[in-house]
Amino acid sequence: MAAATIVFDLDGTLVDTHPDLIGTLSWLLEEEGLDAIDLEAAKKLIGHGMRPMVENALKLKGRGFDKAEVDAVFARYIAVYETRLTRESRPFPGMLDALDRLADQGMTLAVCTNKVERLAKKLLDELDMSRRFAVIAGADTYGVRKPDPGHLLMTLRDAGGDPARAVMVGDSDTDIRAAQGAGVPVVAYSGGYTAIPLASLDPDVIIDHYDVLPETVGRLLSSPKV
Ligand SMILES: O=C(O)COP(=O)(O)O
Ligand SMILES: [Mg+2]
Repeated sequence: MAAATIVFDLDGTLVDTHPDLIGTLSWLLEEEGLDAIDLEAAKKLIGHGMRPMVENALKLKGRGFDKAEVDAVFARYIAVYETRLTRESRPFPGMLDALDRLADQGMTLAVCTNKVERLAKKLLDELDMSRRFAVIAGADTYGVRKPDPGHLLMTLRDAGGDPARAVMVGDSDTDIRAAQGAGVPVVAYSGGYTAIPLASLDPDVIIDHYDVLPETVGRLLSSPKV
C-alpha cells in the first residue's frame, strides 16, 4: 500500500502565528491613525492569506482604500512582518511530537498554506521545521489557493502522494472546503483561528489537542470514505 501523506495548514494549525501576524497588524493600524482591533476579531481574519487579512482589517475600521493604497499599506505590513515572523510564534502544544510520530510511521508530511510560499518557508526555517516536510506550498505556488481543492491536490502530487491515502489537517473553512472538494478526509483543530464554528463545516473529526492526532489520522486512513 502507498505511504500515506498528511498535509498541514500553517497559520493556526502547525504554528500559533497570531501574536506576530496581529502584532504587526496592530502596529499598522496605529501607523494609519486607526483604532486598535480586538484580538478575537483579528484572529478571525487569518486563514485566507495576509492581504485579505490586512484589507478586511482596514474595512472593519471603516477606512475605504483604493487598490493602490491597499498595495502600499500591504507592502509596509509585509516588510515589518518579515522581520518578526517568529518573534513570538511557536508550534502548537503537542505538534512536534505528533509530527515525529507520524514520520516514524513512514508517513510523508507536507504543508499547504495561504501564506505566500517564501514567507511560509522562511517561518518554518526559523523554527527548524522545514526539513520535516516534503513540500511547502503557498498561496502563490500554483496560482490557486485554498479553498480551491487544486491547491491541496497539487501539493499532494508534488509530495508524491495519493488523495486516496491522504489526510488534511487544518483550522479554518478554507482547509475544510479544500479537503472536501478534493475528497480527502480532514481533521479540524479547535485551537486555531476559524471565523466559522468548525462543527458547521462538517470536518471528519474535530480535535482539541495534537496528542490524539496520530491515532485520529490512523483511524481516518483505515476507514476510507464511501
Ligand atoms: O491567512 C494566512 O496568512 C494563511 O493562512 P493558513 O496558513 O491558515 O492557510
Ligand atoms: Mg489556518
